[in-house]
Amino acid sequence: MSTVQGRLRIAVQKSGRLSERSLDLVRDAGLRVVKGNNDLLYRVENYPIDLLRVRDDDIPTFVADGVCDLGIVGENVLEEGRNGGPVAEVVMPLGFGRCTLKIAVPPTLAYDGPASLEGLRVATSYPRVLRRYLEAEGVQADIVTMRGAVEVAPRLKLASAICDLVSTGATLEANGLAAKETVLESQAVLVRSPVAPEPGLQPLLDSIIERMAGVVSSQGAKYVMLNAPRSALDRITALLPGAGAPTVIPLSGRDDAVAVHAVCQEAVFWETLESLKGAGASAILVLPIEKMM
Ligand SMILES: Nc1ncnc2c1ncn2[C@@H]1O[C@H](COP(=O)(O)OP(=O)(O)OP(=O)(O)O)[C@@H](O)[C@H]1O
Ligand SMILES: O=P(O)(O)OC[C@H]1O[C@H](OP(=O)(O)OP(=O)(O)O)[C@H](O)[C@@H]1O
Ligand SMILES: [Mg+2]
Repeated sequence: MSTVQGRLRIAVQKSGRLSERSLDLVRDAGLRVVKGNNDLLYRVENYPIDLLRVRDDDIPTFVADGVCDLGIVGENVLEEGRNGGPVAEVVMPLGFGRCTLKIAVPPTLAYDGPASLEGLRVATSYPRVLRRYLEAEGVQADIVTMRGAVEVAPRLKLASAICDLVSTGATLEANGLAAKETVLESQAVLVRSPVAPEPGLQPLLDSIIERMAGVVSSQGAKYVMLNAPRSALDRITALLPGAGAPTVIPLSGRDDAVAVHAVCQEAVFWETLESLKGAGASAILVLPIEKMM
């Protein structure tokens, strides 16, 4: 019952920090998304797939229950959704939506580790994750659940400390709070349902997952081509960031030099090119990779 009328469903955030990147991933995996009149459901025109556009908080349940076969959601939301029931299984991290759930305190609180929170009130939108963290630290504190604007809680004397998402730290700074503990590192993940799709749709599901894995692993990857003196080949190969064994090709009419082609999994910076040049490389080309499998 994971699909209705023989279609796969992918749950994505309707509107928020993950929406655009989630749609990009779906499109990069070759799914042509058509926005119809129905705001809740986008159709994919070239495969029997629908995108269900919902609040991110609902995605773990939809996927765990088999209402959707796949979902894209932050690990923070997935962890908060754990309630002992069926769980959406993490397929892979997606490399975007990175943030950290942190405990932060105002300067008026003398803080010396999690034990300082004993007996205090801590405001958060992630009560379950925080509860587990405090339990693991052996700290008893009152948790005040807030849907948003958690950072104002200390100023309003609603709580002595907060536990909220941080990425740049600008919001904490604007509210005069200092981050103290990391409760959870998070990024967007692809999740799949423990409920199997209709038998006929399993190959499509597998192929979408494989394509998405290809999209994620090609992100930031570059194809580097250069010419190298044979004598400097080892040194130059060692300078290529995140490259496996490169392809070495003879250059016609030149015994002393070869062409080197390599897929670099890590960012190729100008500094890397300068080092390569310094080691004797020439005609260096860095090309984007569109697809990888
Ligand atoms: N400051 C941030 N930087 C980077 N990623 C973030 C940041 N804040 C949140 N995220 C990630 O993006 C996800 C979605 O954030 P958003 O603020 O859009 O959620 P929301 O307001 O709960 O949306 P919804 O209306 O879908 O419930 C978060 O659950 C988290 O994984
Ligand atoms: O460290 P920063 O870069 O400042 O980001 C942190 C802020 O981002 C998130 O809120 P968001 O902006 O998504 O608003 P919301 O709380 O209304 O969801 C989070 O709840 C913090 O308030
Ligand atoms: Mg939400």
